Amino acid sequence: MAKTAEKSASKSGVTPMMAQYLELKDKAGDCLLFYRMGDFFELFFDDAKIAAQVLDIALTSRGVHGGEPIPMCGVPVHSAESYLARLIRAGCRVAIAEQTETPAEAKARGGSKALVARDIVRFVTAGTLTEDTLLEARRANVLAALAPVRGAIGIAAIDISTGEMALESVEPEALGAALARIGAAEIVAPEDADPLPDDAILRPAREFASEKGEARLKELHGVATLDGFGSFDRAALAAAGGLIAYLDHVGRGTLPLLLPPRARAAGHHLAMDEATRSSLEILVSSGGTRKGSLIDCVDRCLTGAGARLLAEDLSAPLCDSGAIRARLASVGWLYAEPLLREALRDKLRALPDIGRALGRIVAGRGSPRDLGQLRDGLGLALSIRERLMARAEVPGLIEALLPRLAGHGALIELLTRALVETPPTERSQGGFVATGYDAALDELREISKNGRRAIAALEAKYREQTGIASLKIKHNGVLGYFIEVPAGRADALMAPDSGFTHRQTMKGAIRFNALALHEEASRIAEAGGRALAAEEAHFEELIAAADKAREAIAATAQALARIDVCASWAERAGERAGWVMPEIADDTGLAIKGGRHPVVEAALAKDGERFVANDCALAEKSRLWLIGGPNMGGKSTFLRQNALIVLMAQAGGFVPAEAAKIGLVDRLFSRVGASDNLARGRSTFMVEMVETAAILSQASERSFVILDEVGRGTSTYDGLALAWAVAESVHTSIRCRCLFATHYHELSRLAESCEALSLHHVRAREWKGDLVLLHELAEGPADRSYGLSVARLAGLPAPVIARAKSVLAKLEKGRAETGGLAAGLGELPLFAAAVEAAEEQCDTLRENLRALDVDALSPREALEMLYKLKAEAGEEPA
Ligand SMILES: Nc1ncnc2c1ncn2[C@@H]1O[C@H](COP(=O)(O)OP(=O)(O)OP(=O)(O)O)[C@@H](O)[C@H]1O
Repeated sequence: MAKTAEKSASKSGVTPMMAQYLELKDKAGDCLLFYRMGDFFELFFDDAKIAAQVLDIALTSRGVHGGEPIPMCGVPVHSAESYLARLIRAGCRVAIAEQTETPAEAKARGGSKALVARDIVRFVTAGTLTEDTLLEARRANVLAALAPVRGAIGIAAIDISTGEMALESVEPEALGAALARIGAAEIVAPEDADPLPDDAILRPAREFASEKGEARLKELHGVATLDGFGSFDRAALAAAGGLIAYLDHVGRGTLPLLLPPRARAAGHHLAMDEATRSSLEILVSSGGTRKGSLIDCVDRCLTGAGARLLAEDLSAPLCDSGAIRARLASVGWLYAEPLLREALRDKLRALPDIGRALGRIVAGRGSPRDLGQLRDGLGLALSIRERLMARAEVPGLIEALLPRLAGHGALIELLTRALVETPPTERSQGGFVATGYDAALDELREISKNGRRAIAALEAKYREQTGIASLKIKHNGVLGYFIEVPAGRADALMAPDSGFTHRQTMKGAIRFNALALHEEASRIAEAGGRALAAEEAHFEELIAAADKAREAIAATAQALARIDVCASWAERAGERAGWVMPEIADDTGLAIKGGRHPVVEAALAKDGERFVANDCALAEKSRLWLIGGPNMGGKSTFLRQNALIVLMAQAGGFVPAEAAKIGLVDRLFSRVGASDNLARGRSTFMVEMVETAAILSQASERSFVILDEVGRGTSTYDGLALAWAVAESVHTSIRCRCLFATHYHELSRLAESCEALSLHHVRAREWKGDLVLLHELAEGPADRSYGLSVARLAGLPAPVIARAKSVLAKLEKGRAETGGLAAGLGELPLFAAAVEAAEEQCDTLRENLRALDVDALSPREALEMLYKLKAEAGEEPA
């Protein structure tokens, strides 16, 4: 690198350093280039401008290029991580160019003016982080690769901090929902991909080849076939190929930890689209933070890995009743055994994040501290296992995890012997290998210790010899050991035969050396150097030992996370009475007694208020509930709480209800509240309709749909008409379970024609002119609207309310006279009847056409027949 830069520099007239920089910048592409110069990473040109702005650091300039000063800024190497974290969070990617030789090596290679060789050693991107300081402990950090192959889109997703990798392939329409579930920090895709998510990083298409992907996976895991891991189609393998190629690129050939891939099959998980996820505020609240979300309310995990697994469970609840029941049985067991739970949680509390420590170790960025974490974590796993094994009966799921908690005896023993109790993160200073592990190392340390003692003795001797009481022997990185005396007392030492040699004159102090000190210092330095080398060699051995057990360690980490999640659900349920284990059924019912919204309930409890529990009972014969009632009455809350209860139950958790029996749901849809998506150029109404269209086209009989005020984003007539047709379609064509909140009283007439639709309302009362919202669900249609009362409650000025009242009186008079908005809807055939009528008409047309003998018709007869058919189809002849 240095040589080519020097050559090209001499040709183009730029300095060799700048030529080297430009060459590296070219390799870095659109990543910011961190260019190592001594103790700093420097950034130049536009990179400097971006970094200075994001990091709020000074932008200066250095030298000129093309006649212009070169903008520059820099960050100290020792604190680079915190700057990197901020840049990554701001959406930047960074290429790190390190010095790949020492200045001495450069000098030996190319003379005194030779430029130190540099190369990009790593790319730091949002999806490829492993450092503790750059990651959030409780959130997975996922990198995803997409590969469209023959009508399907392969998705490979990996959390490289733990090496967990999953492959799947989806229909193009389901891509958005899958990406919303995965929540990747970074997505890579082939440059010719279509469709392409915004912000995807484009890579050469050839990297996304399924054969290559398959071959790499086989090679990485040393297997002849991938069948043992699951079945993967071409698209999924192509995505895996693209993912691994990208990891090769960003790691510059050093691959991070990659565990055997899991196959994620469609249909195994409760499907939810992006709109449903965000409206249910599962992992992030509407404010964009974790606070106020479902996970924030239920997460009692004590480890980062547990919290990450819980997030995964909530993002992808199960559809397999056996697997759900297995999780529930474990939660139920820990719920019923508070003492055991507390004992386990005590251990979990102390558990380090061994999955991530392993990730760093395998990625070549491990530290002595990471090894210490493995030692402690694997030791705790063993003691958790012992605690569980002491029980006569352990639920199946946990029992199956037990073997994974053991099997590390030799590694724990090795790490325990080899490491000090609290090993440092920095290994270059040594001091992490325990005394007694290596006799030769102990001896070297002894030499250093004796040497330091000898130096202390020398100091006393020199004081006595010179009569200078303030004489000191000091040490620094440049001079090593030296003798320091105040300037005013230095004369005697300056004499040629004093036995001291002058080294440095400081303000107020003079520094000297002496033969005995020099000899002692050399002995210390040599022993120190050899000790460091010995520690380094031990470090490499220990890292290799851990690396060898990578899959078993990862399995232990995952087992501990599952135990943490089960204990977390049990703990959460134990905090407040009224959480139960849901019953999972195979029918299409939904029976929730005394259900509550966990987040709203917790928020109300903080203010000392009580949440009003409500029942929900959907079944084949009553599968659509139409819910009316005043604004602020609790309709949306009721809708969401039932969706959340389904989601929590299928994730394997307890639910906030007195009892819950849940017929497995295959897809959950929530259209709650309207919001503009101006960024995508969609108005409130458009968003509402797009989401409703998705529900109507994707929901099945096993789905659960909550619809909140469909149609409110447009004119009253259009809105009512759409709401009417949507409700009918859900009831008659889709036949799924549905809660439908609406302000249109007119919709209650649907009950006359839809046998499985029932009417409900949230209760309110007016008391002494004030509206009292009871938040209580009752049967039957809402008796009236309370819009004006709510408006008054909200503080709308009295004259405006009064005026609204008189307008309302007029409108209601008109309604009474004309039969209202829904007048005439009585004659409207049912949704299915309307479709059938249209189909019937088509059939008579088809019959007539079939009966026609075209060859026997004269041109005139043919023309007449055409007119006739057209008239039959409902259009007048022209
Ligand atoms: N069951 C309940 N118990 C106690 N308070 C509740 C309950 N349900 C809702 N609330 C309170 O009422 C507020 C309004 O509820 P929600 O948004 O569900 O009403 P809404 O009927 O959907 O209103 P709108 O028709 O205006 O959308 C909530 O923020 C909550 O504070």
